[in-house]
Amino acid sequence: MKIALLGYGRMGKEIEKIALSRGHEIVIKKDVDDVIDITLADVAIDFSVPSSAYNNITNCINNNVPVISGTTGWLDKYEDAVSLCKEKNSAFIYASNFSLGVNIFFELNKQLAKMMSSLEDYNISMEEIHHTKKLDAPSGTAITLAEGIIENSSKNNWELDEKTSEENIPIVAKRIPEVPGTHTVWYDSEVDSIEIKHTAHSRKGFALGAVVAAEWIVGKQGVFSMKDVLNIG
Ligand SMILES: NC(=O)C1=CN([C@@H]2O[C@H](COP(=O)(O)OP(=O)(O)OC[C@H]3O[C@@H](n4cnc5c(N)ncnc54)[C@H](OP(=O)(O)O)[C@@H]3O)[C@@H](O)[C@H]2O)C=CC1
Ligand SMILES: O=C(O)C1=N[C@H](C(=O)O)C[C@H](O)C1
Repeated sequence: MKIALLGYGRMGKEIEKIALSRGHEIVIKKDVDDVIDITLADVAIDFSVPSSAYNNITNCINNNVPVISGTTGWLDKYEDAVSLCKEKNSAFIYASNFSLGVNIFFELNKQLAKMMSSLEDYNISMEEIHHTKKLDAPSGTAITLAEGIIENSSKNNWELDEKTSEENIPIVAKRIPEVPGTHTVWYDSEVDSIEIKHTAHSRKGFALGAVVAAEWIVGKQGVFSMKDVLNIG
């Protein structure tokens, strides 16, 4: 497969290694807002910055090049990208986290939220820890986890740092050098605590998931998720 890397930073470089090891070719590496001929690629993988993700994605959709995006922090425009993809009969996947482990963790989190939803003695809270270069907070993964809880409980929203309402899920975002990504959900009562936690040991799992998604999407039309790719949940 001919792959365009839209964003050639930490993730772009990790994806390149995995893509080459699986026999793919990198035909475009884009790191700035310059003009590229995206039609040279069979598929594009966007791990860029929040301010450029939407333009990268819509350029692919408008040119019927299937696109995988892992960039976080741009989701106010997600529904616009979905509408455009449907209008153009193109193909698109966004995932806040491409690793197999986190996608299993997402399902576990929803099941646990369902089980805890009627137990009023437990208070829920979340924490995400990432490296100090991360631009957005809370992480996209933490937002997906919070959305999974909201769907399956009486919670209404999430909030960063301070808990101002019983109906909200507080998320603490910590930044520590070199941490690839750690997410924890706690349920605390006076007598005990339940904790589920995912710890990424490196970026390899994210990168492998993105390449697997790129291999899967070629030849398809529509808007998909990692649940479709991994056939879980
Ligand atoms: N979904 C997932 O599984 C994961 C998602 N992420 C997300 O992926 C994104 C990238 O992470 P990471 O690789 O660590 O970040 P980096 O900062 O290392 O890489 C981002 C790259 O995008 C480049 N860039 C800037 N403008 C553009 C543009 N217009 N078009 C294309 N590229 C551009 C930057 O260049 P320059 O430095 O010159 O500005 C930089 O090289 C983040 O949003 C992060 O949260 C990260 C890991 C996993
Ligand atoms: O910026 C990162 O590094 C990561 N970003 C994603 C997120 O915001 O959840 C995924 C992963 O946790 C690493």
